[in-house]
Amino acid sequence: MDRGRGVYSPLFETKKGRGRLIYRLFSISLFTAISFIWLYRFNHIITTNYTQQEEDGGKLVWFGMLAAELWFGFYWFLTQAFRWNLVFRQPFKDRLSQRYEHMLPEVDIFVCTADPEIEPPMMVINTVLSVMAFDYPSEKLSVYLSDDGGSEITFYALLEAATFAKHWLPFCKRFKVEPRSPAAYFNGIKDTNIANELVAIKKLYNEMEKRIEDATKLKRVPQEARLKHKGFSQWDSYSSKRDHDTILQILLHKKDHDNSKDVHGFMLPTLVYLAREKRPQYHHNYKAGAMNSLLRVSSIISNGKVILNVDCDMYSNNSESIRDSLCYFMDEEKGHEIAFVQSPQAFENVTKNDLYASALLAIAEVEFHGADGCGGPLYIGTGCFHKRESLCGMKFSDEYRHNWKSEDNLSTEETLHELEEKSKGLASCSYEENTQWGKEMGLKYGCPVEDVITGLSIQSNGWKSVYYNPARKAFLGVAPTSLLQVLIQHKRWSEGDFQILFSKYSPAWYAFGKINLSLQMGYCAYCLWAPNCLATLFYSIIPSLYLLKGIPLFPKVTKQFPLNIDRNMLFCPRELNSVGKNIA
Ligand SMILES: O=c1ccn([C@@H]2O[C@H](COP(=O)(O)OP(=O)(O)O[C@H]3O[C@H](CO)[C@@H](O)[C@H](O)[C@H]3O)[C@@H](O)[C@H]2O)c(=O)[nH]1
Ligand SMILES: [Mn+2]
Repeated sequence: MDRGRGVYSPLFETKKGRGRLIYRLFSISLFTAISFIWLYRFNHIITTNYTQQEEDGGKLVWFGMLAAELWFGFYWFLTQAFRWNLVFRQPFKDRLSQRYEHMLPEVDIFVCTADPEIEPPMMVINTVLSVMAFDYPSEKLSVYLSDDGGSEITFYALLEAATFAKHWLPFCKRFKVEPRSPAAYFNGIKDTNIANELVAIKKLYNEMEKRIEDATKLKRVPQEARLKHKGFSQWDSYSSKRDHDTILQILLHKKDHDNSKDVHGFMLPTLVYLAREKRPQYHHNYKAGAMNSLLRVSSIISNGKVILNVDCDMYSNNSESIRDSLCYFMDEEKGHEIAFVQSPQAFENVTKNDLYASALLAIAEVEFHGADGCGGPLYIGTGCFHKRESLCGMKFSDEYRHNWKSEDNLSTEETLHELEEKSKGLASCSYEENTQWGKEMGLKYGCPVEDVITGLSIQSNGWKSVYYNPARKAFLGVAPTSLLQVLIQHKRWSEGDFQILFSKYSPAWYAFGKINLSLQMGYCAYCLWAPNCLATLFYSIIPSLYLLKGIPLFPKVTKQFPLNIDRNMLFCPRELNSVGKNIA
């Protein structure tokens, strides 16, 4: 196929952020101010004649202040990488449909869940239903639920969802429903002219909800359901969440066409339940382990060329997101170099005051656009579309061109049962022994933020990524709401990012020469988030204590210090975030 721009108009455009010049001037002025602070501190240390009494603590504290200010200045400098050059993307779905509607690729969707108590089965299946109902040819869509909790209740809920999907998907498509998570849709509905149909579908949903909630409360699957579906027998050999065989059930599949059609006789997406094998003597590697099992299992069931990964608490809020992301992947000129398309983590439960800044606004609305301008955003684990090849470890080469034509190398002879049995082997604990899985292939092991380190290694393999952040968010999730939850999450993220700095894939050295210097700097800023707390603690505690003792550590604004700048504002990254956001 001819890839020249002369032949095709692009499938997406990239625009530079407005107000760049103003931001850059602002940033330079800030740097000048920071330099003055350094100068003042140096000057004071060199020129002051300390008396013995002052030397006991006074000199030391000035050195401490200097160290903190040098650190803040350096850290601030790193953060500028993701503020300097913001870009905004716009896909053209109509062009995609015109050119490629008949050769759209297969897409595999991985939904991860791990604990039926923290992640209620009703929430999980709402996410599953929302992604099954994407505006995309159903025969090209496969949805996999990975259940690291190995819970019978979650399996039961998924069975119920498979039945409900037979009504829900045609309903969504007929009335162009948005969003397609039933719970979110029913919650947000106001006036409607489809009253009868709505009442009918809502009734089905409520009945299903009641059955699932009852089973969740009783922690027991109804006997009737158990007898009806052979899948439950797989729990016969189950000893605990940490010790069981692979449980795999293909619930909907074109090979089982009579059971896999909706109420109007159209084929539904493939739907698979997977609880990979767990044994106490094998490390399960958390979500990374689950994702790698999914990568292998899906490769023989559907082998989608594009993979979407969502956490179970993050439903699809826009039924066209697959098409959006394909505009990036399938663009004739630039598509071949793009490995993943990341959507922001947006949340539906943030309160107005957002006390703990759970909305991550500075990251989503500023920094990731800046990262995109440096070669691509980080992979943040959910709401991300990947090319299977790059996720599986393939290195980018300039000659590489993706063949989007479906070359179906999946076995057509096998029965569904044979396919299930074969797939189970791929999700066994021992499968990865002496292989590159978790190292060079798939998601990386050994890091609490498996997503960030995996994204970095993909970018170091030569690939680019894209950040797509439209006004209507592609996915909506649940943000932590209590202080404890926020602290746990931030501890994990900051620890994980810090670990990356010293890992094999450190952005400081491994990535050198492989990714843009500015992208490297941006990664380093995230990786240094944890140690930043030391300087912050020092800076926020010591000056106040010294003030109480009557010893000033800052110049008097009018006399010695030439600029009237609030120093706390200078060194407070959050303030900068909001300034940056306003300017962007
Ligand atoms: O052994 C495990 C542990 C977790 N999960 C799933 O992984 C996802 C993320 O875990 P969670 O505990 O919710 O972590 P968060 O801090 O909310 O997750 C963010 O941060 C993680 C690490 O950076 C990313 O993997 C996530 O995608 C991102 O949403 C959830 O769907 C879990 O069900 C598993 O499948 N298996
Ligand atoms: Mn989560």
